Amino acid sequence: MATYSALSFFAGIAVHQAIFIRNDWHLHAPSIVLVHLLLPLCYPLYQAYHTQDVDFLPLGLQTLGYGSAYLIGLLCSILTYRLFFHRLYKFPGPRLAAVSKLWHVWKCRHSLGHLVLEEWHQQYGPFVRTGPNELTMFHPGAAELMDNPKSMRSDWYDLIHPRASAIFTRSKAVHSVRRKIWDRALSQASLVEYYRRFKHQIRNLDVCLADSNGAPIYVNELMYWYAFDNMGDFGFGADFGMVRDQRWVEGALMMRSALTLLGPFSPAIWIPRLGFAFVPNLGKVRHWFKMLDFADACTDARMKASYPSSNSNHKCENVVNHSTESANPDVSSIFIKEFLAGPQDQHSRRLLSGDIATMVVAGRYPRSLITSLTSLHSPYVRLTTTSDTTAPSLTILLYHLARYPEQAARVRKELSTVADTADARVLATLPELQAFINESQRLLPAILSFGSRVTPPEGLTLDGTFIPGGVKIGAPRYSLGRLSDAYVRPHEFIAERWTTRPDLIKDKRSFSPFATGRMSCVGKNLALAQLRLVAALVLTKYKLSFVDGNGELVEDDMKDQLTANPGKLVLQFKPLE
Ligand code: HEM
Repeated sequence: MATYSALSFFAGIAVHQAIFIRNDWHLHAPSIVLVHLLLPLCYPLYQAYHTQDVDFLPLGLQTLGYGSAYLIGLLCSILTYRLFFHRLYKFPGPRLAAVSKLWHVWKCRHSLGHLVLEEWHQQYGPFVRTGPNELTMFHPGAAELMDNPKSMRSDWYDLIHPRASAIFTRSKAVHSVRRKIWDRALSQASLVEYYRRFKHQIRNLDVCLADSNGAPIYVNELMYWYAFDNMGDFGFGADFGMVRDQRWVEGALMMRSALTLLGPFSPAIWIPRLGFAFVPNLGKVRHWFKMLDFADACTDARMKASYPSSNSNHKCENVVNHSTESANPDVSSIFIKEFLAGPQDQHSRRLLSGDIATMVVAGRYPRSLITSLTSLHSPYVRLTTTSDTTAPSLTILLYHLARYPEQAARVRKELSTVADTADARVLATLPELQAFINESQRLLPAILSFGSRVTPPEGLTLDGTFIPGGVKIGAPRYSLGRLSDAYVRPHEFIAERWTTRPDLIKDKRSFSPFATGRMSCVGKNLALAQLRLVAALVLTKYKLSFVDGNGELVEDDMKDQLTANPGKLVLQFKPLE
């Protein structure tokens, strides 16, 4: 018995040293769990087969003993390696975080990941070991290092594997091909057309604000509707009129619920993957899959609308009605054309679905698609990613406009010189407006902490600190926006730092709301256009005021759930004299 226990213990060490210490294992998490649950059964089964009159109780206890010895060996080896021999062992950070990502997950249980990281920054300095093989950088040059062409995407981007999209792939080749399609879909010529459509959407918002007659408006909600409508327009060539009808849809709420999973679990992506594999029908995991179903059906619906004879996998005839078809190009039509021109195999289909889903979630769902989808029980699942980035950015911007009226007045003055404040191209040339948006994104970015890369094998150096190769790195925008090494009076909202007071910015590299380089945000121009249009409308026509206090809840209740989910904002929009 003792010999077998010792053998089991050493087997645990051997498995760690020979297998788990190498490579990434997140994609195999479900199989690893299964093997570890099933393998111990082999021993009692073997004994039962070879022995007559087996007494199962002692045999079971014996098996449990060997299994425990194996696990103790495995854990001892993991602990010793991570604490004393890992290439990051000299970096400061919480000891428990160095031992396991579970500590980080636990700390993020209230979806306040951005504050957890900021607390660690204050405690441990600019380079913090936030995981066994993870370093989080709080340094003005960190964003640039992340976007270094040598850095690779981390395991996080396998979240939806085997499905993929421009953002959800670690393969440079796949990314490059998908990125080219995105670039085509959002070319300068297409942007002119999308900006023309934005004029229509901003008119709807104006009507909605005017109709409120100065009554309190739940801004978070309205901005989600507005972002939906815009996405419906440039994404699907459809007018879904959510602002006009002032109505939520079930699918959108489902998505919000599904994304909350990522608040606590984003630091350890193998946990959601275990959930997807073992408990797909449980609570929010089920919502996650419904969200994926929706993304698939969106793809099919759009395809069916433009190409009725296409061979679509889903029953989607009713998802898009004829009124949603458009003669004008839209983002999804470019992706669908690309798909139909190719082999139309499972791989291409997964890519199509992944990229359209990215776009849908970036701007939220079109209503008519969602309402139809609630009755659509597709057996397929796909993944949606990026996020609802535009809507929270709009809410945060309105919060800042109401909170800092003197600085907003400067933008208003600048806007008074503009003939057409619904022309996104003209708005893009206004420095005061851009400065206000920059300052808003600096202090409360839509992506608070998400984004990670892996250093190349030769490692990388930042300001004299060498980061070894093969290490996962992160640079949370929430903290980078508040670095005293990068900004003077970093916690104050001072829009002039982007215009007349450049001395208030010590290091511009710290500001990167859309990232830079080959993996930067492809929707940046569209997103900025929406922010500028809303600010211009509100400032030229309305006086903003809080109903209670100063809107502190926006920041105090903000959640970090892949994207920022701001706390409740209620404002009154009274027509200017
Ligand atoms: C204020 C709104 C937005 C913000 C702050 C934002 C920010 C970002 C950031 C930081 C990334 C890089 C993520 C990474 O590190 O992996 C990114 C990627 C991406 N974004 Fe956005 N985004 C916004 C709106 C949009 C919109 C409206 C769209 C779609 C039209 C979009 C589509 C994408 C895509 C496809 C990628 C992946 C690009 C690639 O991998 O080549 N984004 N975004």
